Amino acid sequence: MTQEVISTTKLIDFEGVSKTYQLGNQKVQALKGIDLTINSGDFMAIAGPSGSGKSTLLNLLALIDTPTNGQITYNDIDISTLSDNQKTMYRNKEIGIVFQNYNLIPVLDALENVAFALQVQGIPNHVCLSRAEKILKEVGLGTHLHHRPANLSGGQKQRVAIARALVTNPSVVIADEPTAALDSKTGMEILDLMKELNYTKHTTFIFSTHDNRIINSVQHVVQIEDGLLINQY
Ligand SMILES: Nc1ncnc2c1ncn2[C@@H]1O[C@H](COP(=O)(O)OP(=O)(O)OP(=O)(O)O)[C@@H](O)[C@H]1O
Repeated sequence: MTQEVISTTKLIDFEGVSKTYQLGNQKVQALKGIDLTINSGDFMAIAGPSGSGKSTLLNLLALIDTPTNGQITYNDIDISTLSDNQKTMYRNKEIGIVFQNYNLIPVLDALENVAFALQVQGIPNHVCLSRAEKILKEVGLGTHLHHRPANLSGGQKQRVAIARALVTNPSVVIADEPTAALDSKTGMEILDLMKELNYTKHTTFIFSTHDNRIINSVQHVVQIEDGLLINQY
């Protein structure tokens, strides 16, 4: 059983963050003035009904999208002051992203998929491969290094995706419904794996979920509804 990390240092701050999408000649207000602080080492879920704004919030947290209004700071850096290139560099270095449908490259095996996240940073190939192998062993896939995604189960693919997100040693991992495509037993195993990595590596984990079992076993929950933060505990 892993213990929880007590988080204290402020990592991410949202101040009055709104996001409005333009849909034809209609405006969709997906987020309406979100104030949120996330501490380093946190293990938290963003919960809310379909269409409440969870993915929009995760895309802003992952620096994939920019807010319409408000300020986002990471380690006291105001993200709006960064150029697109600086933002990409910051994201590659500090943020690991886990997608619901894994987003693995089908023609690459598990080792190559994970190593790829380092190769794009220009790190020498032998270093990429040895770091990828180490993290795959840590997520329990030491015997599946040379399996391609088609030859892995859903839970194993998600482990590869988590290894790929962690291999760059980011300060935060952001995951959009990381257990949604998995049966409930495998989903809980993935949750336990993320908890263990949060504890051993002190990586901050932020994920969206609909799953009550997950909501009941995280450190913090942020509930959003209709683009508003309605509760956090
Ligand atoms: N690119 C877009 N263009 C226009 N409207 C969008 C876009 N993306 C999201 N929306 C709208 O913004 C609102 C919030 O969507 P979002 O995907 O963030 O919700 P969600 O809570 O993640 O939903 P789900 O749980 O179903 O994935 C919804 O009304 C959605 O239709």
